[in-house]
Amino acid sequence: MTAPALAASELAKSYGGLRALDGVDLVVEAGTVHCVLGENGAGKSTLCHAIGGSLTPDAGTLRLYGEAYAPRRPADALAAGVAMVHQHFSLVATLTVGENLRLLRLPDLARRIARVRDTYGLHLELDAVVGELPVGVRQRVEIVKALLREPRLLVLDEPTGVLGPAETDALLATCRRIADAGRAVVLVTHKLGEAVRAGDAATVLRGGRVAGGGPSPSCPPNAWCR
Ligand SMILES: Nc1ncnc2c1ncn2[C@@H]1O[C@H](COP(=O)(O)OP(=O)(O)OP(=O)(O)O)[C@@H](O)[C@H]1O
Repeated sequence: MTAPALAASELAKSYGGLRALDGVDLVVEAGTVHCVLGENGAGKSTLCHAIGGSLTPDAGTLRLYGEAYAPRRPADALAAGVAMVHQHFSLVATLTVGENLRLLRLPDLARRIARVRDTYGLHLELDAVVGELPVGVRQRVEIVKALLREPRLLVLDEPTGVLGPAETDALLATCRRIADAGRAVVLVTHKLGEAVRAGDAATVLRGGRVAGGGPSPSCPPNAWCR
């Protein structure tokens, strides 16, 4: 049996007396879109930060493709093949798209950009100034930026929060293509409909705990909640 792309076990993180994550288990299979669902404050972003190395959990373990994975910094996650797209944009607004991508200092950048475009249908205007782009296009640049590193696991923290319906459809289709290319996608959302449309599986968080989940969001949503 192949090891899952990501397996979190008993993850815990408190801020003072508040348990943002309280014993969270999560299994994300390679080649799938796994939705993490929950209302505001459920712990979704905290979980993303733990996966991405921008916070260290108080307890619990992570495994990546079967190997122990304990990122202490975002650079550790990147080195292990985990890319994050957080809610807040990381691009420099005054620079062009191309200049932003060059800041990554990746070898063979032009070839990587062409591969991401051809594989996922993500076209970019490299000469456009980021600050002048609509938010949906900026989001696309963020996703391309993450994909240029050819990650094994891509985590998207509420990427559709800033998008309209057409842009959301495009983003969900992109997630599908990424999964079909054999990578794993964690898609955080608080919209059940998105999870039903886009997810191969879902985990529902409530108050820092897993409140439900299942392998197939096409089953009745209530089946996710135990
Ligand atoms: N740095 C922090 N310091 C103190 N409390 C925090 C911190 N970050 C998050 N929290 C609290 O932890 C809980 C979980 O927050 P988190 O951001 O992980 O939830 P979320 O599900 O991502 O919510 P949202 O959809 O609003 O982003 C919330 O009660 C939040 O107020």
